[in-house]
Amino acid sequence: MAVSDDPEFKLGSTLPGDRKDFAVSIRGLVNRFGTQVVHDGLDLDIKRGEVLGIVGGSGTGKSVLLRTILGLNIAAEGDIMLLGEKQRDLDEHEWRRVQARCGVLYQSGALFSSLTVAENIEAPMREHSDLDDDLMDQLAALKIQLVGLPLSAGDKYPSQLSGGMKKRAGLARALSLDPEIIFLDEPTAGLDPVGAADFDQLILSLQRSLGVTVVMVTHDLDSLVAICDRIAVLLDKKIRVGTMAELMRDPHPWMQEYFHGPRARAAGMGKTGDSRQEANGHPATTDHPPR
Ligand SMILES: Nc1ncnc2c1ncn2[C@@H]1O[C@H](COP(=O)(O)OP(=O)(O)OP(=O)(O)O)[C@@H](O)[C@H]1O
Repeated sequence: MAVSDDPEFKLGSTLPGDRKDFAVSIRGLVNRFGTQVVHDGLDLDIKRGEVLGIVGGSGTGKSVLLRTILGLNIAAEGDIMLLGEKQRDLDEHEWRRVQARCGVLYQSGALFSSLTVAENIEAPMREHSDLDDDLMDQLAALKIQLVGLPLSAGDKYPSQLSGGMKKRAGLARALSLDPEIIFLDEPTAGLDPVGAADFDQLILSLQRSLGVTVVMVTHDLDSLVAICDRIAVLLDKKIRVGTMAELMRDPHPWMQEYFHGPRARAAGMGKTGDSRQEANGHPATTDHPPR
């Protein structure tokens, strides 16, 4: 019997273990705006050190989920644990300290236009630490190099940067406080195929060298194939999580269309599943076609 015919076939959204050990652990999340219910009893565990891609149709609540995890959107119901800390147990000040352990890269880069790149990177340091100016300058230079920008980019204003450079500068700012987890909202949107592939590799190499957890909302199937350990799919107001190979076996029509449709085949999904698994020691049987 094919796995997809198996009535027992299920994709877990939660994992066994102590919830405090996860980077993110969510139970029973409900988000609604007026009469519109966006999430309805959503559960999700994100392992420390993994790269998790979040996908789903337009309006399924990917951005709302990120905002809720970060405490920027207050859920109607549910229990959210971020880096082992329960949101509802903490006061505003304590929660801000948890937020400071997270880096966020917004789709547009969201840099302050009136500040140079170095000043943008230093802004979170000024807010959350009492480092002296020299040390902040040195740390900003380090982050600039870490994301593959030339040191000279530090003195430039966002308007003087290309789209790809802005993304890298935004990533450098997200790394400002040496976060344990980074949230990326559509990191490769607006980049050309080569720039997007380069950015994927940058994220992957940062994850490997820093051990940071990466949570990435994306519509980019190539990114999913190239760098994600697991994928979370927002569907029917809940979430299904698995490796690419597991999700490809999910019989739900949306999953079949998404993971077996023409765009998926173009991204090399149809043949196998998991190129990232190759990096984790499992054999991969796919090539990476150009975007
Ligand atoms: N502050 C808000 N007030 C009212 N409705 C909201 C608010 N924020 C989000 N929504 C609604 O919640 C739904 C989910 O929005 P969200 O931006 O999370 O979707 P998404 O999955 O990120 O979509 P896309 O892929 O198109 O960016 C949408 O219908 C949106 O209009």
